[in-house]
Amino acid sequence: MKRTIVLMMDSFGLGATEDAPKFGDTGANTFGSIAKACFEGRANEGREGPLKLPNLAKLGLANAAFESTGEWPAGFEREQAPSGAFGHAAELSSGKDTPSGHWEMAGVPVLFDWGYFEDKQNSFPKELTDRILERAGLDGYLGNCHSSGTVILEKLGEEHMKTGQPIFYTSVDSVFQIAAHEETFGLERLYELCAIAREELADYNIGRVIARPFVGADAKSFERTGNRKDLAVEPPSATVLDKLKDAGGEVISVGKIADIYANCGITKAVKASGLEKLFDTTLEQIKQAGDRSLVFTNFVDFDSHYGHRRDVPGYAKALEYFDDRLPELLALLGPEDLLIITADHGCDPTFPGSDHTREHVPVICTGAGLEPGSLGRRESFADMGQSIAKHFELEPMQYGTAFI
Ligand SMILES: O=P(O)(O)O[C@H]1O[C@H](CO)[C@@H](O)[C@H]1O
Ligand SMILES: [Mn+2]
Ligand SMILES: [Mn+2]
Repeated sequence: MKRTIVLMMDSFGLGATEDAPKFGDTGANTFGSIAKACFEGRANEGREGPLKLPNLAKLGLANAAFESTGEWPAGFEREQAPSGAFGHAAELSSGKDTPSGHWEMAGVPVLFDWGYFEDKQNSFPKELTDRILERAGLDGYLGNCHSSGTVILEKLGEEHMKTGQPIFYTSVDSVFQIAAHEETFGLERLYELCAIAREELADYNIGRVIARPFVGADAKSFERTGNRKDLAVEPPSATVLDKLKDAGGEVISVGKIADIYANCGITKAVKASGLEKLFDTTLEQIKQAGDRSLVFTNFVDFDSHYGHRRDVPGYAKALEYFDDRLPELLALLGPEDLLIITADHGCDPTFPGSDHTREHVPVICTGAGLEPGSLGRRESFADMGQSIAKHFELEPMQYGTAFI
């Protein structure tokens, strides 16, 4: 029985890429910065001491980080007998966003430039927002700026509840985000508004419209819910998910994978929210998955709860939780199964601002007869897609070099 399991640790970068200066991300290092803060006793809320990731380290995570940056993450040393094949991958895609990272990993780098709303204030063209408001029957909106999604709720959430006007905001990513209260505005109404925005953005080349529902009574208690929904455009060509589906295989999405690929190449989508539920659901799906199936999970919390929030102890604790549960997953793998643990971009929680960081991503693999040891630097995340294609004996992808 041949299966592939992909664990996408959203935003878990392994250090700045060569082209990071172009993105203003010189020196960013998600893993390294978290390890350093933990080692120096600066991440002791809800956890303590140096970062402990014994299972990922055994697979070769720290070795891969060393190859990426030339430095050992604080508190980690060389794993002399790694059990996994490990490497680090640079990104070919023009952006450092979630769809680009995911699609490239699946063999389709984004070589065109996305549209962006570059102005930090008055970010959206009036003709665009006018059309959205008119079609949605709304008399106005709030925001119209770059912001962190939690900061903007503190600033504008109460006014939103009073006026009924949705909050439109963006970031350095190619996104149009709409925050609205689940109860006072309504979740379905928010989804409908996002669908309208998705249509109206057709000519703007924007990667995603994101619904950002929240609950709570006031600025102090607002919380975003698991009902976030990403409306992505379709990948520019067939990913390895499409190829596997077309060849009769199963592609099982856990969490927001289906959204990120705009449902292309997905045969089953299982929703789950929170690290624990995402992990539980992944294990359940692996237990049920048959021959020629891909179980693909996005662990979004690393990014949305900790990376963007610049929450170092939170990120460290989440990593330790993930690591702690890995043996349960490893125990479910058969001899022909391939496990890939990777990320889609960085989001160094010690870096200025609240945006993603251009970094190498880990390529940590085991199974499918892979020899333990270094896979070195990979020129593209697409090497993973190419390897998955080879594993399932599909037609080769246009991009990427297989490592199996
Ligand atoms: O700050 P929040 O709302 O989490 O938004 C972040 O999440 C979006 C999608 O990853 C990015 O564009 C970034 O703005
Ligand atoms: Mn992401
Ligand atoms: Mn993000």
